[in-house]
Amino acid sequence: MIKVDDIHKSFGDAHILKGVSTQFEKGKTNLIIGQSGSGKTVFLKCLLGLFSPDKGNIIYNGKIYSNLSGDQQRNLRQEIGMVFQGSALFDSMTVEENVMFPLDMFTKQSKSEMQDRVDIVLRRVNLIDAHQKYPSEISGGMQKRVAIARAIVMNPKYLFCDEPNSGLDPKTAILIDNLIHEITQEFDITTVINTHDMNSVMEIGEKIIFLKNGYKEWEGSNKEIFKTDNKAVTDFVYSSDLFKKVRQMYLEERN
Ligand SMILES: Nc1ncnc2c1ncn2[C@@H]1O[C@H](COP(=O)(O)OP(=O)(O)OP(=O)(O)O)[C@@H](O)[C@H]1O
Repeated sequence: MIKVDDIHKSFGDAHILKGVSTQFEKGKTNLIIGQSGSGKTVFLKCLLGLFSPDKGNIIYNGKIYSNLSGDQQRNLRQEIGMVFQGSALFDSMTVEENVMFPLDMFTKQSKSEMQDRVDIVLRRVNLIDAHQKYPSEISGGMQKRVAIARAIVMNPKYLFCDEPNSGLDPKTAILIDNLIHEITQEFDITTVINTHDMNSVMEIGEKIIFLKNGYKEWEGSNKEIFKTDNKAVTDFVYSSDLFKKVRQMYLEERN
C-alpha cells in the first residue's frame, strides 16, 4: 500500500502540487487523471522518488520514503516496475535483452535463471515468438507488452505506468489495459497509472484520482464517476458527446 500525505511540490514560483493526499491499495489499479499540466507526471515522479516533495510524505508499506537511507531508497526502487510513456525500450537490444536488463543490472542471478524468468514474463504478456526481435521489428502494442514484461521481471510490489496507451489503436489499448489490470490482481501489485484515456477510466479504474490545478479535486471508483455531480469531473470526463451518452445510458439503466 502507498499512502500519500499532503504532498506539495513547487518549481521556483510555480506551485504545482498543492497538498495532495490519498492512498493506493495492494492489488488495485489506480488511475491519475486530469488536464494537461495539472501535475500528473510531477505526482508520479514524486511517488517514484525522482522528485522530493517540498512538504508532506510518501509512505510505502508504513515506511516514510524520505526517512529511508540511500541504500534503503535504492532497495525500495527495485521493488517498483515502471512502464514509461512510449515504452522506452533500448533499440539496440533484442526483446529478450531488454527484459533481462533489470535482472542483469540489479541481481546476481545466473544466465539460465535470468533466461527462465524472462521466458516466464514474456509468456505472461503473450509474447512467445519475439525473443530475438529488435523493438523496431515489432508493433507498438508488442513494444508495450515488452515494456510491461520488463517492468514485472523483478517481481515488483509497485507498478507505475505513464500513459501506457498513448499511440495505440483503441483495440490494442484495451488489450494493454486489461493486461495491466490482470497482472495487478494476479501478483497483488499496487499499480498507479497516469492516463488521458477515458476508456481506461471506465474499464479498469478501481480508484481514480482527478487532479486539477495541483489539488485532488475528486477521487472514487469507475462506478462512482458515472454518478458524480462534481462539475469539474463531469466537464473533464464527459467532454465528448459519446461519453456523455454512455453516462446517460448508465444512469437511466440504474433508475
Ligand atoms: N522539472 C520541472 N521544472 C519546472 N517545471 C516543471 C518541471 N516538471 C513539470 N513542471 C511543470 O509542472 C506543471 C505540471 O506538469 P506535469 O508534466 O506534471 O503535467 P501533466 O498533468 O502530466 O501534463 P500532461 O498530461 O500534458 O503530461 C507544468 O506546468 C510543468 O511545466
